[in-house]
Amino acid sequence: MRAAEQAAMDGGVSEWELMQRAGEGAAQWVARIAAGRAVTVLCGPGNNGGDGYVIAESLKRRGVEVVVVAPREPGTDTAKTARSHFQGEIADSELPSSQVYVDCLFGYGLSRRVEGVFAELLERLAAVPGFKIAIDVPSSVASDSGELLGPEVSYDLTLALGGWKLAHFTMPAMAMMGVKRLVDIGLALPGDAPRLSVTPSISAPATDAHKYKRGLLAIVAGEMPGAPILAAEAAMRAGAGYVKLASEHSHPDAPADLVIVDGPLSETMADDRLSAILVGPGLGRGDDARKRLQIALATSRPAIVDADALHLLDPEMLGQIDASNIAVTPHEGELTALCRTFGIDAASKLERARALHEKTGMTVLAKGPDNLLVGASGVRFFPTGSSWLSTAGTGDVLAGIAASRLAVHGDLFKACGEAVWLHQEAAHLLGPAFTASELAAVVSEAMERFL
Ligand SMILES: NC(=O)C1=CN([C@@H]2O[C@H](COP(=O)(O)OP(=O)(O)OC[C@H]3O[C@@H](n4cnc5c(N)ncnc54)[C@H](OP(=O)(O)O)[C@@H]3O)[C@@H](O)[C@H]2O)[C@@H](O)CC1
Ligand SMILES: [K+]
Repeated sequence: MRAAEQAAMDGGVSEWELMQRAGEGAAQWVARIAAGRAVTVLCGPGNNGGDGYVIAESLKRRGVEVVVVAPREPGTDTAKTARSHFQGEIADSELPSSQVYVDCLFGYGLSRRVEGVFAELLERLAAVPGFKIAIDVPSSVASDSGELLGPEVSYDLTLALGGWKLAHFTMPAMAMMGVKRLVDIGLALPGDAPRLSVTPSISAPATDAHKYKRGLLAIVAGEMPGAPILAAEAAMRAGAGYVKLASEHSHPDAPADLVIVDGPLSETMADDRLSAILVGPGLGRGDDARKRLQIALATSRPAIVDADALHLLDPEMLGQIDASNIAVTPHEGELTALCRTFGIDAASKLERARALHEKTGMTVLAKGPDNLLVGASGVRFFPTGSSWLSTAGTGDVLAGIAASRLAVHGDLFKACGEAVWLHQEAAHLLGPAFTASELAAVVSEAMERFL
């Protein structure tokens, strides 16, 4: 953001002009939401506070009753200019009772824990009823990491100025933000900046399609039979023409349309019609599991590696194969384990996922409420999905979808992105408290949204 703002200023747009665009753009939202009700604007000492004075003055011009609370005088030149244009009432620390609150204490300049008078104000804001709007980011979150540096306030709306910050799609910050909207202030973001994933577009099979052309996916099963079946149920509904389960177990409950191959894994993997592989769900972590993983990866087919397999991957194993053919789909704990194995010592989820991609060449889908994809096409965040996905087995479903999409087109980055969207849409269709097999069962219905 700082680079984009600097580029705009180098191009002749002053910081004051940018602040006016930001403040006016935000004030339009606030005025509509206030709809005649009184508004309190909390202004901090930096340019986030400056935005607050612009918002307050704009609201006043529109006839809205507005009070500014500012515990400190503005410290930057541009915020001082904004302050000098505001003609209304300013209180120094008492939070008046109001129906709409606009929080402009700190934006991306927050550099340490919020304490003293600012922390007290945020605690009071957390406790009062009313509609709460965070300007740019909630004032107690670090915009680059999503870390919480002060009192937790639950906002109804967060207005990002000029571009999304990492915190908008990273836990724990994103959970506080309510609805998120972007206010355009005419900035051009650099091409390699992390981006929000755009809704994918999925094609129906071509007219001359047959099962192999649509993609043959092999799922490598292991010690625990349930998880790979769940992944297969999802994969069969996510586009692949043919899903095979390579397993040495009997699966009396497997669906009749799932082909189970019980011969030696190396023979199953030798099929040159294989388009993609999924390995990990239910694999186990013993010597046999390790051997099966090695055989699967030795095929050099594009692969989704998940669950148990993430605890078996190591630099030696990756050294023998082309790791750019692999996407890993770790949750928080698995990402930590991978970072330990590959000697990565980074703090935030983004830094860890990025370092893992850079060090190994693997595509990394760091899943969770704040899904994050890092790979050949850069970094993607995803809109917030259903929190009901936090149930056992949904990770196997996600892996099955990703592997199925991979079998269709062979693009790891695209397959992982599509999988997140399909998974969330399937959850959305089910509403509350579903099971993982119910989730797998509606993946084809979810696909309808993206065709
Ligand atoms: N630049 C642009 O073109 C545009 C920027 N825009 C807006 O500017 C925002 C960024 O503004 P910013 O960089 O001035 O930082 P901001 O978030 O207001 O806070 C920094 C101030 O707080 C202080 N401070 C920090 N931590 C503290 C703490 N824990 N407890 C107490 N004090 C603390 C710090 O002072 P310090 O004591 O560290 O010297 C400094 O005074 C951005 O989010 C967007 O809203 C838009 O107008 C569009 C155009
Ligand atoms: K803020």
